[in-house]
This record gives sequence, C-alpha cells and structure tokens, in this order.
Amino acid sequence: MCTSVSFNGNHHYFGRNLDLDYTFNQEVVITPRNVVFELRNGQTLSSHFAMIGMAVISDNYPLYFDATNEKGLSIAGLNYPKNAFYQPDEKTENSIASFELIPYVLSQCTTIDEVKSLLDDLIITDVAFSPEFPSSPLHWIIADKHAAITVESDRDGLHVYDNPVGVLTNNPPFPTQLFNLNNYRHLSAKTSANFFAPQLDLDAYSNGMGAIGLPGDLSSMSRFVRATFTKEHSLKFQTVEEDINQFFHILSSVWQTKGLCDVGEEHYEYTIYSSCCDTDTGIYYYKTYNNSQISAVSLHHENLDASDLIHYPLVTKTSIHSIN
Ligand SMILES: C[C@H](CCC(=O)NCCS(=O)(=O)O)[C@H]1CC[C@H]2[C@@H]3CC[C@@H]4C[C@H](O)CC[C@]4(C)[C@H]3C[C@H](O)[C@]12C
Repeated sequence: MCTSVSFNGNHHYFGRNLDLDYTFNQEVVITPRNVVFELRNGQTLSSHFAMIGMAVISDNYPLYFDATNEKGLSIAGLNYPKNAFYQPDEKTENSIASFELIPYVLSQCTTIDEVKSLLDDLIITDVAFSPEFPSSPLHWIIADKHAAITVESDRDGLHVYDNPVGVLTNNPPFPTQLFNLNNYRHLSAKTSANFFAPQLDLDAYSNGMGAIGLPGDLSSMSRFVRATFTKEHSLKFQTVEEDINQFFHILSSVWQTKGLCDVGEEHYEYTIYSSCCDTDTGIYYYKTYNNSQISAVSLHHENLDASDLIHYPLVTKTSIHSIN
C-alpha cells in the first residue's frame, strides 16, 4: 500500500510513502530536458521539461514511481489492484502505455488545467514496458500548488476526479474514499463536550479524545482517513525546513512498521521510503526504512540541458549521531 500527499506551506510539497514487501532497485532519477522519450504510440518527446523523482532505470528508461517537473507539477502512481483496467494496445495518437503516464504528463504540462486537457480523451493501454516489467495496476494523484486530481482508468474508461483533500492511498475507487470521510465528520483535534449523555459524568481524562475513532490500522481506507485528518490539522510554520519536517510527520502517521502487515509466506509490507519534493525548488527529500535522516537531491544542481539520465542510489544504511 502507499500513501501520497500534496501540501501547501511556505512552498508547495508533494510526496509519498512507498509500502511494499519487496524492493526494486529504485533511485532518485533526474531526467534532463533532452532525454528522448520514444512513446509506444510512435510519437517522440525530444525536448521537454526536466523532472526529478523516484524510479527504476531499465534499459536507460526511467520507470517513475513519483516525480515532479521543473514547473512544479507532480505525479505519483499508487497500487490500485483489481480496479485498474487498461485498454488493449491501439497505437493511436491519444493512447499511451501506463508506465508512460508520468513522463508523458510531466514532459509537457505546467498546471492541473493543462493536465486536464491533455487527459481529455486519453487512452491508457496495458502495453508492458518489458517482460520483466509488465503493466501494473495503478491510479495516480497529480498536483500543482493550487489543485490536485486523481486519475483512474477503470473498466468503464478514464476518470479524472478533482481531489479536494490532496491525499491518495489505494482501493477502493476514489469517489468511495472521499465519501467515506463523511463517516468521520465528528472527529476533532479538540476534546469535545459530552454529547453522549450530558446527565452522566463522563470525564475528559486525557488530551486527544476528540479523535477517538480515527482508524489506526494500515488498510487503505483507514490510511486515507488518517492521512487526511493529519494533513488537515497540520499547523503552518515560518520556514521551509519546518514544513519539510512536518510533511514527513504527516506521512509518518501512515507509516508501516515491519511486522504489522503480513502478506503471507513470511513477507511483510513496510514503508520502503517516504519522499517530500519541494516543488518550488525542485529538491527531492527522502527517508528510507533504515535511514531516517532526510537526504536531498536537487534538480537544479544538474545540467538540465543534458541528454542522459542522472541517478543517485538511495541512502539505506542506518546512521546514528552519537553524542558522547
Ligand atoms: C507496487 C508499487 C505500489 C506500492 C503499493 O501500493 N503496494 C501495495 C501492494 S498491495 O496492493 O497491498 O498488494 C508501485 C508504485 C509505482 C509502481 C512502478 C511504476 C513504474 C513501473 C511501471 C511498469 O508498468 C511496471 C513496473 C514499475 C517499476 C512499477 C512497479 C510497481 O507497480 C510500483 C513500484
């Protein structure tokens, strides 16, 4: 399972948790403007916006999990099993393979409005990247600093939903996730009055009682509610550093600790990495399961007119700041 968040503070931030029981050889990958994308529909994107994000490089191609372009537009792909339905290969001008969606959108769009018109009558196909990487069932959150949308390719076609909470997890389809929030409208960051039975002496014996009932488990619906509640109540700060730190705290409200999500055969889903891209500066911050120090890779520290991918392996070794 995964959780992705779009958040405004002093800057705009976009990131995600990647939760899985095995890891790919993912790295922070920068795609400069002149890396050529040969789309499976025959089109070529040869000069485009630069982007930074987490990807597996295969055959010199960046298979992005999440990324942000130099204009501050971001996308993340999250698991959407049993619901994602991609069309058979059509090779028409308006069809792209599911693994192409991230580079396709980030190459050419600046805002959510532009994305909406690009997605208008787009067809997502199930063309595999390679035998090693068949298409995977995903849905996507796309955000700029003003708005977010959710994109789901279902059996009945492509849906583009406004995402007013700026959060995405996994199943069920997005309209159901949003509707489910209605069930939690009574939750509060404040301890509420005794509405239960005012004539009974019910004691507010602890702080935080206003959110009793906030789901604490790791299911995708519960994470959607918890991440949204956490994000909505998050304070705003003076500095970008505090924002980034806060962003990681929001993601850690849905963090998966090894052992808690048993997927069988002695495999456990856990949070492999958490990311926070400052979309104003193009700096991609991340933490990994074993290294909770924040690492940063900057898009603008590279030659963005280059024509080869730039990639940085993840820092995955635990590092302890010993004081004495
Ligand atoms: C599995 C991950 C979602 C995590 C998640 O939600 N796990 C819950 C599992 S469960 O639902 O609980 O069982 C998703 C998120 C992004 C995906 C990659 C996107 C690029 C590329 C696209 C190609 O077409 C196929 C290979 C490819 C490398 C993809 C592999 C995999 O699909 C990635 C890592």
